[in-house]
Amino acid sequence: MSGMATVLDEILLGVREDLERRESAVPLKDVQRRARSVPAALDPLLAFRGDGISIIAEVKRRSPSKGPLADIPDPAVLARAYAAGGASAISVLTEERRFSGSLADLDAVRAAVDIPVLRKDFIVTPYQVWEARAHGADLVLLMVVSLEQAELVELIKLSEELGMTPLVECHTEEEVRRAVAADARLLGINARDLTTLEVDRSVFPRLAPVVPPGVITVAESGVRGPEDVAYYRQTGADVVLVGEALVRDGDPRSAIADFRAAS
Ligand SMILES: O=P(O)(O)OC[C@@H](O)[C@@H](O)c1c[nH]c2ccccc12
Repeated sequence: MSGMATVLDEILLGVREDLERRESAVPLKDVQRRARSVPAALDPLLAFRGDGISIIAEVKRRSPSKGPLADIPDPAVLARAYAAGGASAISVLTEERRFSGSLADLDAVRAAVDIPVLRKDFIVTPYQVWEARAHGADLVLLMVVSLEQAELVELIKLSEELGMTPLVECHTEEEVRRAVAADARLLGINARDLTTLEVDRSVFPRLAPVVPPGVITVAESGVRGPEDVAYYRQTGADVVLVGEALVRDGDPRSAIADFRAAS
């Protein structure tokens, strides 16, 4: 793969360009002022530790692997259906170019529900963590694959200082070790390899034994229905993060209820 730009490399180039544009439009100090004026972040860990599987339901319009998934004219309506179905938290894609997400979607979901909300993006700088808080996020995604260890440690620390819970995403055993070394308390294991976009559901059961007890695990990607939720639960997941299957379902509220009943 040396010399070959992966999908992830291309996404990150676009993310950095968009970030530069926002940073010159809205200086960090303005984002920080707004972050300090919004209500305190909610703690999702209590719900995630409860009996039974917890579901993080995602607002996702499109993806690089599948193209358009759903129109989602009003993310607030979808978010309310997720919450009514019993989701423990809602993930909102804010990456614009490949996922057609936005910070406006995050604002709409934040205003619509009172359960924790995750900013799902390719976060590589402190500015984006401040932005997440300024837009009311309670959790932020940090992907180990796109960060140096020192950056990972710094961004975890900043997220926690702002009262948020970082979801530290891994896809390999080496990444799990780095997440644990950086003191991640909520560790995501993504079935999708973001360099190739391939989904492999056996990644979760392979990596889960490397995660120390006490660290909460989130199985991410590739859930098609209740049987996949049950599979992740049986292999040790505390939480399952579901996007495509929910945004494509005509009745997301009962779909979530079915996912929770399956485990
Ligand atoms: O739509 P799915 O297969 O249910 O996957 C959801 C979620 O795991 C996926 O959107 C995701 C996991 N990690 C990411 C990092 C960036 C963007 C997206 C993601």
